[in-house]
Amino acid sequence: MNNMRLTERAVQATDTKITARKVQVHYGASHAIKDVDIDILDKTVTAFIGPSGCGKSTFLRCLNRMNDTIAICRVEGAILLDGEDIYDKKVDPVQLRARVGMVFQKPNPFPKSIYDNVAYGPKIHGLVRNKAELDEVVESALRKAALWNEVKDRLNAPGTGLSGGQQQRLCIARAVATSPEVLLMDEPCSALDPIATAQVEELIDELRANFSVVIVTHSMQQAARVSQRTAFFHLGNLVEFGETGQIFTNPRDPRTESYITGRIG
Ligand SMILES: Nc1ncnc2c1ncn2[C@@H]1O[C@H](COP(=O)(O)OP(=O)(O)OP(=O)(O)O)[C@@H](O)[C@H]1O
Repeated sequence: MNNMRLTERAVQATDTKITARKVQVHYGASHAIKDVDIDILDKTVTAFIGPSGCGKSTFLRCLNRMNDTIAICRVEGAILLDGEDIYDKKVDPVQLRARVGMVFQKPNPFPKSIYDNVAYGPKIHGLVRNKAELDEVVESALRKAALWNEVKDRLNAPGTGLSGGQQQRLCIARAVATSPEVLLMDEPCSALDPIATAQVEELIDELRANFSVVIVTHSMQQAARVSQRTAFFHLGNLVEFGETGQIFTNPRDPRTESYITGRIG
């Protein structure tokens, strides 16, 4: 009995949000992800780094089944969210994506008002009962995305009329409006200038209080600034995964060292 309690405590203490085991991804005959095992922690920013084409985005998209939309893509292995298999037949991918939200490289607001961009998810998922509740959810999401003060007086203006950095924060607000548990970000700053990048990076650090965040980035400086854990991918393999400080100062694998010192990639 005591042993069982200890085991339960140990599992909680690690606070794993997503567990992936033996994940393989093929695009037709091409093997893009090879036997990847990883534990993604809650309330932590995990960065995926590695040279172009190593499979970072492909693996990220496995975590909310975005690869389902690519006909030639085949995902094998196990991916568990809070211990439940996200590829189980019972799981509705649309519901899953409300729990595991995604922010893309290029800001992609809907051609709708700022308010409607954020209100869309809570409405279609039936998360609110009336307009007052919807107003609250929209305000809270825009506050979490550090955008409220800049847009509160023009909520009915089109989202596409905002600056690039504001549009990306609007997309982050849209993703957090469904109260996800995990936020996946695929190079969220690559279309932004340095000031907007700094704002989004600061925001990512704040989001960590409430969410598990996974970010794909080409910038090692960005990974070092925003993440607590870093995964280095190379040719479809997860070569090394650990504390960000350790990966950047004391990598264990020569391939990681070559990448961070600029010799590959
Ligand atoms: N839709 C697709 N159809 C076929 N092959 C694909 C598709 N998407 C990715 N691939 C292939 O899978 C491999 C991994 O690509 P992926 O985009 O995941 O890498 P990445 O590390 O995110 O690259 P980058 O840093 O350049 O964005 C590459 O060989 C790529 O050509």
